[in-house]
Amino acid sequence: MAHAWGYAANNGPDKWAANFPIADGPRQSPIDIVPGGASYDSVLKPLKLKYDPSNCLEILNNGHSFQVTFADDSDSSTLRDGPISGVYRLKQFHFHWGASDDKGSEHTVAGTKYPAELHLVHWNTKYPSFGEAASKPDGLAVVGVFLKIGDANASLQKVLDAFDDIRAKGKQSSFAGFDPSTLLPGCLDYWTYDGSLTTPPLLESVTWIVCKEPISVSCEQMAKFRSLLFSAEGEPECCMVDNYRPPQPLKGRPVRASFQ
Ligand SMILES: NS(=O)(=O)c1ccc(C(=O)N2CCN(Cc3ccccc3)C2)cc1
Ligand SMILES: [Zn+2]
Repeated sequence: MAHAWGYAANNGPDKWAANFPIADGPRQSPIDIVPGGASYDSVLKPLKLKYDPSNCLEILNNGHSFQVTFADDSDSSTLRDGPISGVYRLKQFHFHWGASDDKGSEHTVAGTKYPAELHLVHWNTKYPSFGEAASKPDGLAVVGVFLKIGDANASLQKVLDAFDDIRAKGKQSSFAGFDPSTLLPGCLDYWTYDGSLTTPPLLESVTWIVCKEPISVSCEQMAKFRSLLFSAEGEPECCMVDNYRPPQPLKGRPVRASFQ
């Protein structure tokens, strides 16, 4: 691919298969979640999320999204139970969003798109690192949370207030003491299925855990998301919007629900 991957017409999701053939694989993400097609599974446990704000390190613009990165050298910020076995450590969280409020999420619910989607990325501690885990079928677990237009979200605002330092690709700044559990909805009912990273290398290593209940975001806060740039300093400015992959074929995969 002449350009590195991205979300533009010449390097976006429809072009990724050329360099990443797994894009047409059997367990790709995201998907359209059809509630009527999901089966309640009483074996599924409640999610057990334990996050330590002192693990929060920095916020960075990686040219595809922004991410908040966590120290993952101990089990102090973890995901347990839910559909997974063992202990998964929080590595980072990031978002995907649209150019307008009618699109932006990666997963959809019966065809409904949300204006944005939060991803909390965890890796299985049965492997030595994120990099090792990322290539294993049970290596990663990502908790997805939809954002819905409504009241301003005070917790999210703490993240948005850091944007002035990371407007361009490659910019990063320290970001300490943030508790990502403040971004979770009150109800942790979820859908779960076996999937993949939604960005290249699209590795089929993710147990997806998508919360049914969205969190709120105001229109003004969505405008702040759209103030970030795909472009680096000194390059023509390109607003960071529509950084989402559309739903992929389910290919017979079961989608389970933790709720009736
Ligand atoms: N949208 S998503 O939640 O599916 C998601 C997207 C990206 C990532 C992520 O941290 N990386 C993707 C690959 N990248 C580089 C990499 C590093 C080690 C091994 C292999 C590759 C890191 C995690 C989750
Ligand atoms: Zn993501």
